[in-house]
Amino acid sequence: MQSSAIAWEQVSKHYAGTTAVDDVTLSIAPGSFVALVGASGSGKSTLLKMVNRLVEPSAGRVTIDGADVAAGPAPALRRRIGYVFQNIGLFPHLSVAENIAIGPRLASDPPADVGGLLERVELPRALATRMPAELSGGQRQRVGLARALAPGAKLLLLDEAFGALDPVTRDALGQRLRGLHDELGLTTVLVTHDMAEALLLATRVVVMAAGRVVADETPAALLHGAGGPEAQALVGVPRAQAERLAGMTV
Ligand SMILES: Nc1ncnc2c1ncn2[C@@H]1O[C@H](COP(=O)(O)OP(=O)(O)OP(=O)(O)O)[C@@H](O)[C@H]1O
Repeated sequence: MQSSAIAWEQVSKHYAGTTAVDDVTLSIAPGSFVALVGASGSGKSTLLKMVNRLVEPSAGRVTIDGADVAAGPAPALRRRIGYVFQNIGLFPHLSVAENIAIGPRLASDPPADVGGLLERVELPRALATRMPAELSGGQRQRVGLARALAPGAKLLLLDEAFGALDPVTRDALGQRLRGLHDELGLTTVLVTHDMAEALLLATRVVVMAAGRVVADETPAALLHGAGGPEAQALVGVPRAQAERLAGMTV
C-alpha cells in the first residue's frame, strides 16, 4: 500500500448547531498537489486546519507520514508544515528578511537562506530590507510563501492564499507555486474557490459539499465529465466563461 503524506481518518468537526466536517476519510500521497474546492461553508478550511491543529477534530484522527498529529506538541508540528493564508499576516515591525527567517530563528535552527528564498518566489534580493507596509499585496503573499518554505517544510498548506490578489498576479503566483512544488518535491494542499485554478495547478481535485467529500478526481477526469453533479457544476463555471469569451466578436 502506498504511504500517505496526510490522512484524515473518519474525521468530523462539530460546532454548536453546525457540522463543518462530516466523517471525512481522505488520503494524500507524498508529492501530490491536491486542490480542495467547494462552495463557501463546505468545510474546506476546517479540514485543512486540522492538519496543523489550528482546529482539533471532534472525532477521528489526522496523520502525517502515518503519525497522529495530536501525538506531540503543536508548535513542533507546525514547524514541519508551511502554511499560507489570505492576507498572510507578516509581522509589520519586522523586515522582509526577518519575517522570512523567523521560523528557523525561533527554533534555533541554522539561519534561513533569505536571498535564495526570495529568488525562489521571484522577488529581487533588494527587497530583503523593506518593511511589509512597503510591499504590494502580491509581493507580501510571495514573502509569505518564502516564510512558509524557510524551515524546509515538505508539506505546504494554502488557504485561499491568492484570494485577495488581482487575476494577473494570482495566475503568476499560482504558476510559481506549482514550480516550487515540483522543484522541492513538496506535498501541497490548496484550498481555493476557483475551479479553474484547481484544474490548472493540481494533480488531484477534491470537491467538498456540506462537510463531505463528494468528488475526488484528476483534472483531466473532471474535464471529461467525471465527479458527479456538484463537481460538474463547478467545472461548468470557467468552461462557460471561456465559451462566452470565445464567442465574443470585436
Ligand atoms: N469556529 C467556528 N465556530 C462555529 N462554526 C464554524 C467555525 N468555523 C467554521 N464554522 C462553520 O463550519 C462550516 C465550514 O466552514 P469552513 O470555513 O471550513 O468552510 P469553507 O469551505 O472553508 O468556507 P469558505 O470557502 O467560505 O472559506 C461553516 O458553516 C462555518 O460557518
